[in-house]
Amino acid sequence: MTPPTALTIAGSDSGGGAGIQADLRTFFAHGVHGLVALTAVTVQNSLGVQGFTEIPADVVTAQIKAVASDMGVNAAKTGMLATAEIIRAVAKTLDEVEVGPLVVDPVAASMTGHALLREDALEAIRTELFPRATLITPNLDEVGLLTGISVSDPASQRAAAEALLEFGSRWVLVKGGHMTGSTCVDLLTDGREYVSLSGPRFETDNTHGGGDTMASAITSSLAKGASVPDAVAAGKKFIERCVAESYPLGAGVGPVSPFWVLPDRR
Ligand SMILES: Nc1ncnc2c1ncn2[C@@H]1O[C@H](COP(=O)(O)OP(=O)(O)OP(=O)(O)O)[C@@H](O)[C@H]1O
Ligand SMILES: Cc1ncc(CO)c(N)n1
Repeated sequence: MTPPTALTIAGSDSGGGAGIQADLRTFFAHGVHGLVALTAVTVQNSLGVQGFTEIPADVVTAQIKAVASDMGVNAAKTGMLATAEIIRAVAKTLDEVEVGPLVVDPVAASMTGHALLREDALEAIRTELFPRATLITPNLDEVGLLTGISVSDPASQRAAAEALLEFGSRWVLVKGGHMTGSTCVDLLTDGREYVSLSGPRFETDNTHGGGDTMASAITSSLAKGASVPDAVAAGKKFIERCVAESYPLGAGVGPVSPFWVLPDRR
């Protein structure tokens, strides 16, 4: 039987733990066929991002059109988009083809603080992509850059979510991975419904690719027809296991792992 399809519009991580590599292994773990529009090639390992080069915007557009016109896209997500030109091209293309629900992960920097967007491109994500998004999934650094709000507790997390909704997405998920405490609390809202997703914080430094894995897990469930609250709840459970089973690789930050879905890992 042909599985559902999900499209990732994102960059490559040579270290294999984030970017399209995280997306494809997450789609695979969900039994979803992954489609790719590559936006950039990063030179990256567990210690950080050494540099990147972007793909020409017309090639990004052509990749999206090629798969959408022939194979069909049940849901899509954006990750690293690199430049304002690529963001504008993606936004225009998404108006011309059918991709189902759209998850926009406003990736601005790697977890080691290296920029993955040129200059003011985050502003282009806000104005061009957020109004087209079913769901946006910023982490706390991105929330700060987008709203100026520094999230430190449930009240400021809610205020930030409400400020982000003003930018035009249907739903907002403010991820709490960067807060401190024994729990990791993410807040999902569409302005009417407020869902607080709380889980244990696992003691590990190996969280590379966590945001990408969370967003692509949500996209996988949306591709299968789940509602946004159900997809996010399933994504939260999925990423928890991936963080719990993350592994060291290289001298720096190791990746979260979806290998726990496999029946036999010897
Ligand atoms: N140590 C942890 N234990 C359990 N869950 C975690 C942990 N760190 C992050 N998470 C969860 O993982 C998901 C990703 O959150 P986070 O805020 O870290 O995203 P991110 O910063 O975009 O990820 P990345 O590390 O890829 O940049 C969230 O659901 C968050 O609650
Ligand atoms: C290519 C790429 N996309 C996203 C991230 C953020 O995790 C990263 N480190 N690298």
